[in-house]
Parts: sequence; structure tokens; C-alpha cells
Amino acid sequence: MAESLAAMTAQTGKALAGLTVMFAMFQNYFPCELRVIIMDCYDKLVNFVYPYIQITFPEFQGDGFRRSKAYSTIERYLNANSTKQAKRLDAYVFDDCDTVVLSVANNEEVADEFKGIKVWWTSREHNPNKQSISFWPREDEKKYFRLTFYRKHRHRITAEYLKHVMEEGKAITVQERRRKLCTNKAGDGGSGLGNGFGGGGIWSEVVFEHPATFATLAMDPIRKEQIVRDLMYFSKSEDYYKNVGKAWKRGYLLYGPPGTGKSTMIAAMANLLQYDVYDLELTAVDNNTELRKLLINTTSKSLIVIEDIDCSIDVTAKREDEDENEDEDGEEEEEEKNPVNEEKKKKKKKKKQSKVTLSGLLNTIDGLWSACPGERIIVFTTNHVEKLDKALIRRGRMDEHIELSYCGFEAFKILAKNYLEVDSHELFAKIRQLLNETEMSPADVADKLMRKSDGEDVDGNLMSLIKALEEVQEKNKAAKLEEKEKKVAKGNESSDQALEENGHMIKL
Ligand SMILES: Nc1ncnc2c1ncn2[C@@H]1O[C@H](COP(=O)(O)OP(=O)(O)OP(=O)(O)O)[C@@H](O)[C@H]1O
Ligand SMILES: [Mg+2]
Repeated sequence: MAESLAAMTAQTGKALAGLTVMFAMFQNYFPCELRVIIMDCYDKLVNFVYPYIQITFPEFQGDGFRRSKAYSTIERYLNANSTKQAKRLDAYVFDDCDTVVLSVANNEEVADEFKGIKVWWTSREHNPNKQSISFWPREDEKKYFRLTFYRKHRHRITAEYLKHVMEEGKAITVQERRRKLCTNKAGDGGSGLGNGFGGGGIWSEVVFEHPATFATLAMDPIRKEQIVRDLMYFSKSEDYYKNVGKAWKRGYLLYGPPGTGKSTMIAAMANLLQYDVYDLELTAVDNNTELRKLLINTTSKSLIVIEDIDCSIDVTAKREDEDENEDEDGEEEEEEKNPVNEEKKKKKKKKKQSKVTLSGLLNTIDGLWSACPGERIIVFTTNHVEKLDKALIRRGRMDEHIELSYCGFEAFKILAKNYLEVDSHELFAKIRQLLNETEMSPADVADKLMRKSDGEDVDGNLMSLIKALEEVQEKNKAAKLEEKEKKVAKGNESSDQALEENGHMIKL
């Protein structure tokens, strides 16, 4: 069918071209009224002989230097949807030799269907017939896609089908793109590794490839589902955010003890939403202006991550710089009197000059929210949520507060499935009881479940976990006992003292 369409198009095209030339030559010989009737009949004849419309999408647009976004999007759409039926394909193999991308070959015609309407796509390329050297494709080298469809479907194709192609093509582009992990860490940053950002490559980037997913993340399944739903809703809510007059941004605070999965969750979020990750090391940022520059140079569809926020910035600092200065003056006077503090003072001064302030961070986040178009998520992590300034984590800045805690039984079951591929086991009951009584991070549990050699069996792993949990339990018991003894000793000491004092008074 596709080939017959191509043949028919060529034949009828020639016939119509001849008719049009004839009409143009003789139209002045006819009176005006007759000309109108002939034109009308001509239109009907054209519609009858050639009932199609064609739309062309050239690869290069306007000035001829920029590749058309529409062309690339259609290319993705056709590669994903039509390569199965195409008889001739072009293959592109990536450098790593693992990935092969197939595309419809030139001059190959493929059919597509939309709500019962059939359309035909052709990819074409003019082969140059002159020999010359040029950096840009010449007129006769240019490629284009041609869409052919029945004239009667004109409205639905232009209004609905093309929109559908563009939306699907864009979604495929997002899925297929190689995501990046950008960092500003000292030693990595400032290299300008061709990342195409403004500001002379202030982020350095590598390909982001982290295997974590929400499926493998060990935590309470109900809470996990809530988080996934919230993220998915956010990523599809551009119109909602527009309607309520809010910037399309969302803040997440992840808190909990070390090894409970905060960093793992960030990777899972990025994989779920197909976002890039910007790992912002605040201690490597010289001042508030640099921070602003870094954040403005992030792209849409990204997660901006500040790990261990309490260690990166003085989160308990006063927000007003004036207050800070006042405090400083008092301290300085005292320090001047004490030469031992001289070194400390120098260090502190340096820190003040080079570090981002809390108010700077707050202003920059608010600025980012209003100045940068597109969706962004900012994530803070901390082991000590109680230390954070309330302003920093208030709703609106940090919309979701997620606690990642010690391993519960539900989380353990996920780890057991990940690491040992078991859903149940007779030792699970014992593990459940121990997990209820002790605190162990998922990282430590995962370490015990990880197969360290080829011959290790499930029982061995579970037993080593039980042993580790029992050891923790013993340690906790011993610590509690020691604390109790200390308290008793302290109590005895104070009562002896009281007795002594009483005796002293009696003697007196
Ligand atoms: N909830 C979890 N689910 C699955 N794996 C986990 C989880 N928590 C920890 N792990 C495992 O432990 C390792 C360390 O976890 P992760 O780095 O995410 O902890 P963290 O909370 O960021 O710790 P820190 O506070 O020290 O930065 C991970 O590589 C992962 O293998
Ligand atoms: Mg971490």
C-alpha cells in the first residue's frame, strides 16, 4: 500500500503539473465568468485525481544552520513507531557498542494510523550531484520528512495528529536521552567539559548511570507509593502550576541517620522522572553570587541536590547579615586580647569571605523559583533535621519532608528480595522480632545480605544478619546497663554527700 501510494503520487503529480501549465497558458482566452467555472471544475478534478495533501518537514530551518526541532522529534517518533514495518533501515551504533538505534532509511515509505485515519511518511534526501566542500548541507543535500494524507482529513491531521506526533516524539526524546550528573566539586568543576552551559562551564558533567529505582528502595511500601505518586503528579502538572500561579518547582527534605537510603532515593527519583542531577557542593561555592550563577545555569527537568545541608552551611546562623556583623565586632575585641585565638580568627574570617550564607541560600532558592522556567526539584539531605533553620525547610521551600529511618521488617523484605531473591523464609520470623527490638540501618542490613562469594547460600546470609542484629542488641543492653549503673552510682554519691553534710551539721 505504501509503495503504491508513492507510485500514484508521482504519476498524478506529473499529470496535474501538465494540466496546470495548460490552464495557465490558455486562461486569458476565456471570458471571466467561464474562467470561474473552469477554476471550480479544475479544483474538483484535482481533488478527484489527487485526493492527498502533503506536508514537508525539512531537516534544517530558517537560516539553514539550525537543525529543526520538529524534524528531530518526528525522527524519534518514526524510529520508535514505524521501524517494525519498514523494509529498509539505517543503523547507528553508539561508541560503547551496546546501543544500536534503528531509523527508517531514505526514500523508504512507512504508514501510520491515528484514530482510524491512515497517513504515510517518507524520509527523503537529495543526493548532491556536484562535487564541492561545504561545512553546511547544500540545498540539494538536505533531508526532509514528507507526510501524505487524504485531503478530507486535513483538519484532524493538522490539529490533532501532528500534536500527537510531537508529544510522543518529545516523550521518547526524554526517555532516550543520556542523563547527566553535574557537579561543582573542587577538582571537578570549572573544567568546562563542553557542557554547553553559559558561564563558561561552571558545572562539570558525567553520564548519570545509577541503578537505584523505587522498586529496589527499602522503605515502608505505603509511604513509598505516596512519594512516587507525588513525584509523578508533579512532573505532569505544568498547567496546574500555571493556573495556581506557582513556579513549577518542588522541594524535598530527606532526613534520617546515615545509611538509611537518602542518596539512594535521590538516584531513584532521578531515574523515575528521567531528570538530570546537579550535585551542588556548597562548601566549594565561594559566595552567594557564585551560588546564584550555578543555580541559574541548571537546565529544566533536573534535580538540584545539596547533601548534608547542616554540614555545608551554618544553618543556625542569623539571617540578617547586620546582626552577624554586630556579633562579630564583640567577638573580635575579645579575640584580639587573646593571641591564641589569632589563628582561629584568621580561619573564621576566611570562611566568612568564601562561604555562602543562609540568607544567601534562601534568596537564591526563591530567585531560582521565580527566574528559571521549567520544572526543577531541589533536594536537601541531612542526618540532623533538628539543627536546620525553620525558614530553610518551611513548606513552599521544602514541600515534602521525608524521613528515612532504621530498617523495619517491610524494608528488610525488599532487601531480601533484591539481594537474595527470596520472598519468605523460616528465619524471617526471628529477623522480624530482632528488627523490632533493635536499630540497624538498611545499609548495614544490605551489607549482611550481600553475597560475598559464589557458594554462599540464603541461610548463611540470613544467619549472619541475625548474628549482627543480636550483637547490636547485646551492645545496646550493655550500654543501658552501664548507664543505669552510672545513675545509681551518682545517686549513691549524692546521698553519701547529703549524709556527710547532715552528720557535719549534727556535729556542729
Ligand atoms: N533504603 C534503602 N534501600 C535500599 N538500599 C539501601 C537503603 N539504604 C541504604 N541502602 C544501601 O546502602 C548504601 C548507602 O546508602 P545511602 O548512601 O543511600 O545512605 P544515606 O542515607 O545517603 O547515608 P548518609 O547519611 O551517610 O549519606 C546504598 O548504596 C544502598 O546500597
Ligand atoms: Mg547520602
